[in-house]
Amino acid sequence: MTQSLLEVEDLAIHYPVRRGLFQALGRRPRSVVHAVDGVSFHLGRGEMVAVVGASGCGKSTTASAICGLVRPTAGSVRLDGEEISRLSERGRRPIRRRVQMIYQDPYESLDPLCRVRDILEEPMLIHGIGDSKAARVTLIEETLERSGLSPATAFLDRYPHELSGGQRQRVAIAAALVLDPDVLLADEPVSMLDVSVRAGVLTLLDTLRKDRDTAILMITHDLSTAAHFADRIVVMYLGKIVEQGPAHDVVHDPRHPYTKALLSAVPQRERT
Ligand SMILES: Nc1ncnc2c1ncn2[C@@H]1O[C@H](COP(=O)(O)OP(=O)(O)OP(=O)(O)O)[C@@H](O)[C@H]1O
Repeated sequence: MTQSLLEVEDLAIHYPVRRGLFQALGRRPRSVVHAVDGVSFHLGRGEMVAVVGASGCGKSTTASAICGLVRPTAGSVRLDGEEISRLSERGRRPIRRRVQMIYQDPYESLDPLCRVRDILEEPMLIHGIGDSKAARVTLIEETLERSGLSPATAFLDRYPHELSGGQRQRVAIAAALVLDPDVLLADEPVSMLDVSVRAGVLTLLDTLRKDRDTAILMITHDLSTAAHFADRIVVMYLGKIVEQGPAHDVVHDPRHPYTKALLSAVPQRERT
Protein backbone atom coordinates (compact mmCIF):
# COMPACT_ATOMS: atom_id res chain seq x y z
CA MET A 1 0.00 0.00 0.00
CA THR A 2 1.33 3.49 -0.78
CA GLN A 3 1.98 5.75 2.18
CA SER A 4 -0.84 8.17 3.01
CA LEU A 5 -0.28 11.75 4.08
CA LEU A 6 -1.66 11.03 7.56
CA GLU A 7 -1.64 7.59 9.14
CA VAL A 8 -3.18 6.86 12.50
CA GLU A 9 -2.29 3.42 13.77
CA ASP A 10 -3.57 1.58 16.82
CA LEU A 11 -4.15 4.85 18.61
CA ALA A 12 -5.16 4.56 22.26
CA ILE A 13 -5.85 7.42 24.64
CA HIS A 14 -6.73 6.64 28.22
CA TYR A 15 -7.57 9.41 30.65
CA PRO A 16 -7.04 8.87 34.36
CA VAL A 17 -10.15 9.38 36.46
CA ARG A 18 -9.70 11.30 39.67
CA ARG A 19 -12.78 11.69 41.69
CA GLY A 20 -14.30 11.94 45.11
CA LEU A 21 -12.22 10.70 47.97
CA PHE A 22 -9.28 9.75 45.74
CA GLN A 23 -9.04 13.35 44.61
CA ALA A 24 -9.35 14.75 48.12
CA LEU A 25 -6.65 12.38 49.36
CA GLY A 26 -4.42 13.04 46.35
CA ARG A 27 -4.25 9.29 45.77
CA ARG A 28 -3.49 7.73 42.42
CA PRO A 29 -6.56 7.16 40.27
CA ARG A 30 -7.86 3.61 40.27
CA SER A 31 -9.54 3.68 36.92
CA VAL A 32 -9.11 5.13 33.47
CA VAL A 33 -11.46 6.20 30.71
CA HIS A 34 -10.61 4.40 27.49
CA ALA A 35 -11.52 7.40 25.34
CA VAL A 36 -9.90 5.90 22.23
CA ASP A 37 -8.72 2.34 21.71
CA GLY A 38 -7.04 0.66 18.75
CA VAL A 39 -8.06 3.34 16.26
CA SER A 40 -6.43 3.09 12.81
CA PHE A 41 -7.23 4.99 9.64
CA HIS A 42 -5.48 7.02 6.97
CA LEU A 43 -6.04 10.26 5.12
CA GLY A 44 -4.62 11.10 1.71
CA ARG A 45 -3.95 14.46 0.06
CA GLY A 46 -7.15 16.08 -1.17
CA GLU A 47 -9.23 13.50 0.62
CA MET A 48 -12.08 14.16 3.02
CA VAL A 49 -12.66 11.55 5.69
CA ALA A 50 -15.59 11.94 8.07
CA VAL A 51 -15.44 10.53 11.59
CA VAL A 52 -18.96 9.93 12.83
CA GLY A 53 -20.35 8.62 16.07
CA ALA A 54 -22.36 9.56 19.12
CA SER A 55 -21.28 12.06 21.72
CA GLY A 56 -18.42 10.76 23.85
CA CYS A 57 -17.24 8.07 21.41
CA GLY A 58 -13.76 9.60 21.13
CA LYS A 59 -13.93 11.70 17.96
CA SER A 60 -12.50 14.91 19.43
CA THR A 61 -9.90 13.03 21.45
CA THR A 62 -8.66 11.42 18.23
CA ALA A 63 -8.38 14.86 16.58
CA SER A 64 -6.63 16.25 19.66
CA ALA A 65 -4.00 13.52 19.43
CA ILE A 66 -3.44 14.25 15.74
CA CYS A 67 -2.86 17.94 16.39
CA GLY A 68 -0.65 17.27 19.40
CA LEU A 69 -2.93 18.47 22.18
CA VAL A 70 -3.11 15.02 23.74
CA ARG A 71 -0.28 12.50 24.00
CA PRO A 72 -1.35 8.98 23.04
CA THR A 73 -1.22 6.18 25.56
CA ALA A 74 -0.28 3.87 22.71
CA GLY A 75 -0.12 3.82 18.93
CA SER A 76 1.15 6.36 16.45
CA VAL A 77 0.22 9.30 14.27
CA ARG A 78 2.44 9.73 11.20
CA LEU A 79 2.55 12.66 8.82
CA ASP A 80 4.37 11.84 5.59
CA GLY A 81 5.82 8.85 7.44
CA GLU A 82 7.12 10.87 10.41
CA GLU A 83 5.78 10.05 13.86
CA ILE A 84 4.33 13.32 15.19
CA SER A 85 2.39 12.42 18.30
CA ARG A 86 5.30 12.41 20.74
CA LEU A 87 7.34 15.37 19.56
CA SER A 88 8.73 18.00 21.89
CA GLU A 89 7.25 21.50 21.77
CA ARG A 90 10.11 22.57 19.54
CA GLY A 91 9.89 19.54 17.26
CA ARG A 92 6.19 20.10 16.89
CA ARG A 93 6.49 23.69 15.60
CA PRO A 94 6.74 22.93 11.87
CA ILE A 95 4.00 20.31 12.19
CA ARG A 96 1.67 22.86 13.76
CA ARG A 97 1.71 24.83 10.53
CA ARG A 98 0.94 21.73 8.48
CA VAL A 99 -1.90 20.41 10.65
CA GLN A 100 -4.54 22.97 11.52
CA MET A 101 -7.68 22.60 13.59
CA ILE A 102 -11.03 24.28 13.09
CA TYR A 103 -13.27 24.22 16.11
CA GLN A 104 -16.97 23.84 16.52
CA ASP A 105 -17.63 27.20 18.09
CA PRO A 106 -16.31 30.22 16.19
CA TYR A 107 -17.56 32.44 19.05
CA GLU A 108 -15.01 30.84 21.34
CA SER A 109 -12.17 30.20 18.92
CA LEU A 110 -11.77 33.83 17.81
CA ASP A 111 -10.32 36.44 20.14
CA PRO A 112 -13.11 39.03 20.60
CA LEU A 113 -10.54 41.83 21.02
CA CYS A 114 -8.78 41.22 17.70
CA ARG A 115 -9.81 42.53 14.32
CA VAL A 116 -10.05 40.09 11.42
CA ARG A 117 -6.73 41.33 10.00
CA ASP A 118 -4.99 40.59 13.31
CA ILE A 119 -6.64 37.19 13.66
CA LEU A 120 -5.17 36.19 10.29
CA GLU A 121 -1.83 37.95 10.74
CA GLU A 122 -0.97 36.38 14.10
CA PRO A 123 -0.43 32.81 12.83
CA MET A 124 1.59 34.23 9.92
CA LEU A 125 3.88 36.07 12.32
CA ILE A 126 4.26 32.98 14.51
CA HIS A 127 5.26 30.85 11.53
CA GLY A 128 7.29 33.52 9.73
CA ILE A 129 5.06 33.80 6.69
CA GLY A 130 5.23 37.01 4.61
CA ASP A 131 8.38 39.15 4.33
CA SER A 132 6.65 42.43 5.03
CA LYS A 133 3.43 43.87 6.39
CA ALA A 134 2.29 44.59 2.82
CA ALA A 135 2.95 41.00 1.73
CA ARG A 136 1.01 39.70 4.70
CA VAL A 137 -1.95 41.98 4.04
CA THR A 138 -2.03 40.85 0.41
CA LEU A 139 -2.12 37.22 1.51
CA ILE A 140 -4.74 37.99 4.16
CA GLU A 141 -6.97 39.63 1.55
CA GLU A 142 -6.54 36.76 -0.91
CA THR A 143 -7.34 34.22 1.80
CA LEU A 144 -10.45 36.07 2.96
CA GLU A 145 -11.71 36.21 -0.63
CA ARG A 146 -10.98 32.51 -1.04
CA SER A 147 -12.91 31.85 2.14
CA GLY A 148 -15.97 33.58 0.77
CA LEU A 149 -15.52 36.89 2.62
CA SER A 150 -15.67 39.30 -0.24
CA PRO A 151 -14.70 42.04 -0.72
CA ALA A 152 -11.95 41.34 1.82
CA THR A 153 -11.50 45.03 2.57
CA ALA A 154 -14.98 45.12 4.06
CA PHE A 155 -13.96 42.52 6.66
CA LEU A 156 -10.37 43.41 7.56
CA ASP A 157 -11.19 45.85 10.35
CA ARG A 158 -14.18 44.14 11.82
CA TYR A 159 -14.21 42.47 15.22
CA PRO A 160 -15.74 38.99 15.65
CA HIS A 161 -18.91 40.43 17.21
CA GLU A 162 -19.47 42.40 13.99
CA LEU A 163 -19.75 39.17 11.97
CA SER A 164 -22.49 36.58 11.55
CA GLY A 165 -21.88 33.04 12.81
CA GLY A 166 -21.16 31.78 9.30
CA GLN A 167 -18.77 34.67 8.61
CA ARG A 168 -17.01 34.01 11.91
CA GLN A 169 -16.45 30.37 10.99
CA ARG A 170 -15.13 31.49 7.59
CA VAL A 171 -12.63 33.77 9.41
CA ALA A 172 -11.56 30.80 11.57
CA ILE A 173 -11.07 28.75 8.40
CA ALA A 174 -9.16 31.62 6.75
CA ALA A 175 -6.87 31.86 9.81
CA ALA A 176 -5.97 28.21 9.24
CA LEU A 177 -5.62 28.67 5.48
CA VAL A 178 -3.07 31.50 5.64
CA LEU A 179 -0.64 28.79 6.76
CA ASP A 180 -1.45 26.65 3.71
CA PRO A 181 -1.84 23.52 5.83
CA ASP A 182 -1.68 19.98 4.45
CA VAL A 183 -4.30 18.72 6.87
CA LEU A 184 -7.37 20.43 8.30
CA LEU A 185 -9.05 18.87 11.31
CA ALA A 186 -12.58 20.21 11.35
CA ASP A 187 -14.31 19.34 14.62
CA GLU A 188 -18.05 19.73 14.04
CA PRO A 189 -17.37 22.83 11.92
CA VAL A 190 -21.00 23.69 11.26
CA SER A 191 -22.94 22.30 14.19
CA MET A 192 -23.10 25.69 15.96
CA LEU A 193 -24.16 27.51 12.80
CA ASP A 194 -27.60 28.35 11.54
CA VAL A 195 -28.88 25.66 9.19
CA SER A 196 -29.09 28.23 6.38
CA VAL A 197 -25.31 28.81 6.31
CA ARG A 198 -24.07 25.27 6.98
CA ALA A 199 -24.00 24.14 3.35
CA GLY A 200 -21.93 27.22 2.39
CA VAL A 201 -19.22 26.46 4.95
CA LEU A 202 -19.14 22.75 4.06
CA THR A 203 -18.91 23.63 0.37
CA LEU A 204 -15.97 25.93 1.18
CA LEU A 205 -14.15 23.00 2.82
CA ASP A 206 -15.01 20.79 -0.13
CA THR A 207 -13.64 23.37 -2.58
CA LEU A 208 -10.44 23.67 -0.58
CA ARG A 209 -9.57 20.05 -0.75
CA LYS A 210 -10.34 19.95 -4.46
CA ASP A 211 -8.44 23.15 -5.36
CA ARG A 212 -5.56 22.98 -2.85
CA ASP A 213 -5.32 19.25 -2.27
CA THR A 214 -5.85 19.88 1.44
CA ALA A 215 -6.68 16.71 3.35
CA ILE A 216 -9.68 17.17 5.62
CA LEU A 217 -10.69 15.11 8.61
CA MET A 218 -14.21 16.16 9.46
CA ILE A 219 -15.73 15.19 12.75
CA THR A 220 -19.49 15.16 12.74
CA HIS A 221 -22.56 13.71 14.37
CA ASP A 222 -24.34 14.01 11.09
CA LEU A 223 -24.16 10.99 8.84
CA SER A 224 -26.02 12.70 5.99
CA THR A 225 -23.35 15.46 5.89
CA ALA A 226 -20.67 12.77 5.92
CA ALA A 227 -22.41 10.87 3.15
CA HIS A 228 -22.65 13.99 1.01
CA PHE A 229 -19.14 15.42 1.40
CA ALA A 230 -16.73 12.71 2.49
CA ASP A 231 -14.83 10.19 0.37
CA ARG A 232 -14.65 7.79 3.27
CA ILE A 233 -16.46 7.41 6.55
CA VAL A 234 -15.04 6.15 9.82
CA VAL A 235 -17.70 5.09 12.33
CA MET A 236 -16.71 5.19 16.01
CA TYR A 237 -18.50 3.66 18.95
CA LEU A 238 -17.28 3.73 22.55
CA GLY A 239 -13.73 4.65 21.58
CA LYS A 240 -13.30 2.09 18.81
CA ILE A 241 -13.81 2.08 15.07
CA VAL A 242 -16.63 -0.30 14.29
CA GLU A 243 -16.69 0.29 10.55
CA GLN A 244 -14.87 2.30 7.89
CA GLY A 245 -14.92 2.44 4.13
CA PRO A 246 -15.91 4.46 1.07
CA ALA A 247 -18.79 6.78 2.01
CA HIS A 248 -21.13 5.21 -0.52
CA ASP A 249 -20.52 1.69 0.79
CA VAL A 250 -20.88 2.63 4.45
CA VAL A 251 -24.13 4.46 3.77
CA HIS A 252 -25.70 2.01 1.32
CA ASP A 253 -24.34 -1.25 2.62
CA PRO A 254 -23.56 -0.80 6.33
CA ARG A 255 -22.07 -3.85 8.02
CA HIS A 256 -22.15 -2.97 11.70
CA PRO A 257 -25.38 -2.77 13.71
CA TYR A 258 -24.33 0.59 15.14
CA THR A 259 -23.90 2.06 11.64
CA LYS A 260 -27.30 0.64 10.73
CA ALA A 261 -28.79 2.29 13.81
CA LEU A 262 -27.17 5.63 12.93
CA LEU A 263 -28.50 5.34 9.39
CA SER A 264 -32.00 4.56 10.51
CA ALA A 265 -32.17 8.15 11.78
CA VAL A 266 -31.23 9.57 8.35
CA PRO A 267 -34.05 10.04 5.81
CA GLN A 268 -33.49 7.94 2.63
CA ARG A 269 -33.27 11.03 0.38
CA GLU A 270 -30.32 12.43 2.41
CA ARG A 271 -28.17 9.34 1.87
CA THR A 272 -26.66 10.62 -1.36
N1 LIG B 1 -9.53 15.57 29.47
C1 LIG B 1 -10.29 14.51 29.72
N2 LIG B 1 -10.19 13.84 30.89
C2 LIG B 1 -10.94 12.74 31.14
N3 LIG B 1 -11.84 12.22 30.28
C3 LIG B 1 -11.99 12.85 29.10
C4 LIG B 1 -11.23 14.01 28.75
N4 LIG B 1 -11.60 14.43 27.51
C5 LIG B 1 -12.54 13.54 27.08
N5 LIG B 1 -12.77 12.61 28.04
C6 LIG B 1 -13.68 11.47 27.94
O1 LIG B 1 -13.28 10.72 26.80
C7 LIG B 1 -14.40 10.22 26.10
C8 LIG B 1 -14.35 10.70 24.65
O2 LIG B 1 -14.55 12.11 24.61
P1 LIG B 1 -14.52 12.94 23.25
O3 LIG B 1 -14.66 14.38 23.59
O4 LIG B 1 -13.33 12.54 22.46
O5 LIG B 1 -15.83 12.40 22.52
P2 LIG B 1 -16.58 12.97 21.24
O6 LIG B 1 -16.96 11.78 20.44
O7 LIG B 1 -15.75 13.99 20.55
O8 LIG B 1 -17.86 13.64 21.89
P3 LIG B 1 -18.68 14.95 21.40
O9 LIG B 1 -19.30 14.57 20.09
O10 LIG B 1 -19.68 15.15 22.50
O11 LIG B 1 -17.69 16.08 21.29
C9 LIG B 1 -15.63 10.69 26.87
O12 LIG B 1 -16.02 9.65 27.73
C10 LIG B 1 -15.10 11.88 27.66
O13 LIG B 1 -15.84 12.04 28.85
